[in-house]
Amino acid sequence: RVLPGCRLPGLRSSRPRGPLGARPLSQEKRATETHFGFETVSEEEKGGKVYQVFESVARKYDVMNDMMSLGIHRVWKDLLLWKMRPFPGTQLLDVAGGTGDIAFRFLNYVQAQHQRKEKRQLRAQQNLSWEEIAKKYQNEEDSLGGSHVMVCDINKEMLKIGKQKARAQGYKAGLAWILGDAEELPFDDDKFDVYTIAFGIRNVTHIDRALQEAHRVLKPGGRFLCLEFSQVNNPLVSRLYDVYSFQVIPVLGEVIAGDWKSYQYLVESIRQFPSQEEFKEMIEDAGFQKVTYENLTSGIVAIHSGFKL
Ligand SMILES: COc1cc(O)cc(C/C=C(\C)CC/C=C(\C)CC/C=C(\C)CC/C=C(\C)CC/C=C(\C)CC/C=C(\C)CC/C=C(\C)CC/C=C(\C)CC/C=C(\C)CCC=C(C)C)c1O
Ligand SMILES: C[S@@+](CC[C@H](N)C(=O)[O-])C[C@H]1O[C@@H](n2cnc3c(N)ncnc32)[C@H](O)[C@@H]1O
Repeated sequence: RVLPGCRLPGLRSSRPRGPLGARPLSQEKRATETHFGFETVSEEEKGGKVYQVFESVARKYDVMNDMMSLGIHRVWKDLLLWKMRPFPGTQLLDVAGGTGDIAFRFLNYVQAQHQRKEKRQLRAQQNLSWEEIAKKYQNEEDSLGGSHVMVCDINKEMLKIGKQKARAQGYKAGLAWILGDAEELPFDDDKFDVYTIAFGIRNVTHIDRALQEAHRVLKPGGRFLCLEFSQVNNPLVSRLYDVYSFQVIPVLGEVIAGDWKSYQYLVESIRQFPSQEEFKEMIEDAGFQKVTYENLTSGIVAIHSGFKL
């Protein structure tokens, strides 16, 4: 097993130890190293560097995603929601939720679902007055059937843009924004029905701690869902993908966001992330059961799912 959050070659817990079982000093020191893209940094440094990346890209984040992916990221996020199939009253925690894409999709989904249910009920009770019908549609909280989403992110700038988007697009009820670290969530145990993390876990220093926290805050029976870049399983797509990632993405980052480095970090961090099978094992190690994954777009991204049973 690889050390928490660390995939550097040679940094395994089974490494040879010095006399009396203690690790030689140089190894102890190296054991706190991790990666930031292709760069080797100390674990203490990584969080700050990741913070700077998202502070820097926050304003251009949404436009960059549409440009870089030609809108495909929207389809991947929709698929995450369709996989979740939230029920009326679902309490969702969206960690590393950034500018709110998953939260807004969740609210749209539960609202549409609730409206369909209301319509069915109204058809069944045709003798309701117009006032009674209007009342049913007036209460915003009611229109979500009790569902609620909390967006939790470590970055103030990303949350700021998310809140602005929510105001502009009219999302208010059933939505809260919380500043917090995936590795140390500011929530009690057994609180949520679903935990999502989309394009977030790759940036976390200790992935195993984040997974343990996900397990802790979910109710028994709750579901973990992760949308993340993964390993491409088609050699031709893989070649094109590499060219596009390394030759095009940083250029787009520079031209659109004036930020080559952050977009170089993006493509490098994708290469450092565990494969579908390795990540599945990590999720199981955190205590989740019935862990599965589904590849999207030839494995460019994957959705992992697990249950706290
Ligand atoms: C700082 O950290 C971050 C910043 C962010 O803004 C976002 C994130 C997190 C990410 C998201 C929220 C998701 C949205 C962002 C992305 C998808 C960007 C990352 C992109 C890649 C890693 C590359 C792969 C991209 C895609 C599969 C999306 C679709 C793109 C295309 C089909 C490319 C089309 C482009 C052109 C035709 C322009 C010309 C390109 C060339 C001359 C280079 C040669 C390339 C090709 C011939 C095509 C490339 C082909 C592929 C990529 C394979 C596609 C295969 C299939 C669709 C089957 C964050 O952490
Ligand atoms: C690529 S964005 C994803 C945003 C959103 N989930 C989406 O799909 O568009 C990654 C997010 O992870 C957040 N993040 C990075 N490390 C984190 C941590 N330790 N705890 C919480 N959020 C973190 C960043 O601030 C950023 O907003």
